[in-house]
Amino acid sequence: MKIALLGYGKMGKIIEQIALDRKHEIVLKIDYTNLDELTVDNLTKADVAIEFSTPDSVLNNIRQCFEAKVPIIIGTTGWYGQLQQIKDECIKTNNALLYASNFSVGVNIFFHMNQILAKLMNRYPYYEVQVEEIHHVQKLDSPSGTAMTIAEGIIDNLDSKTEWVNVLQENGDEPIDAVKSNQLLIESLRIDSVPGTHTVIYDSEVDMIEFKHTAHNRSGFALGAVLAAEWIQNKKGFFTASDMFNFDVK
Ligand SMILES: NC(=O)C1=CN([C@@H]2O[C@H](COP(=O)(O)OP(=O)(O)OC[C@H]3O[C@@H](n4cnc5c(N)ncnc54)[C@H](O)[C@@H]3O)[C@@H](O)[C@H]2O)C=CC1
Ligand SMILES: O=C(O)C1=N[C@H](C(=O)O)C[C@H](O)C1
Repeated sequence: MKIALLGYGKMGKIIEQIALDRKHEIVLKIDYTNLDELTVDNLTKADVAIEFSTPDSVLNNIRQCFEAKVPIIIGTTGWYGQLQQIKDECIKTNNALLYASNFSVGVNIFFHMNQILAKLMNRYPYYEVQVEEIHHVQKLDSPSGTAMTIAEGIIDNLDSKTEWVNVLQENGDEPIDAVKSNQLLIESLRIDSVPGTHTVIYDSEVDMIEFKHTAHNRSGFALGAVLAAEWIQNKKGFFTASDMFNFDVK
């Protein structure tokens, strides 16, 4: 497969290595130094584009891929307010797009279990739930896309929560004002070079349940993105990671 890498930072470089190991070819690499090379002509040389750039760049990059009719895999977070608009454009133009807030197998298993746990916790209303995410200090967006997906999984399944609110404690400073009982708190911390840690906490007066995923490095995210690029070949439509992973245990 011929791959265009849109974004060649921490993730782009690991994706390149994994793609080469899996016998793919990198035909285009874009970062902030060569944006003039991101043209429809250059994109059409690729079978697929893998996009890990910045929240400010991603929408333009998606539209360039739509114009070039190149399937696109999106790892970039911080743009989900535009998701419905991009979905409509993807379908209208008969393109192929797969996005995921987190491409690692472990986190996608976590997403699945998080929904089951939230449904179960309806029976035990004396537990208060919150989500905590920890990432490296270079991260541009908060809350993390992964934390948003976790929060949506809880809100969809736990009757007491209808919306999430976010607090970013960059320096471990003061927490938060009052959180309403229908609101799910997502606490974001930025510490050193942490690749990504997410915890769902159910706390009561007598005990605490902590459900946690810790990324040891970025390789799991990168492998998932390459698997998605392989998966989307010959498909049209708007997809997310759950279309690719199958966690049906029956
Ligand atoms: N979905 C997932 O599994 C994961 C998602 N991410 C997300 O991926 C994104 C990138 O993460 P990192 O690689 O850690 O960031 P990074 O800051 O190391 O790399 C970003 C890259 O984008 C480039 N860039 C800037 N403007 C661009 C443009 N207009 N077009 C193309 N490239 C451009 C920069 O030069 C840089 O090479 C972030 O939004 C992050 O949250 C990160 C890890 C996993
Ligand atoms: O910026 C990161 O590094 C990561 N971003 C994604 C997110 O926002 O959830 C995925 C992963 O946690 C790493």
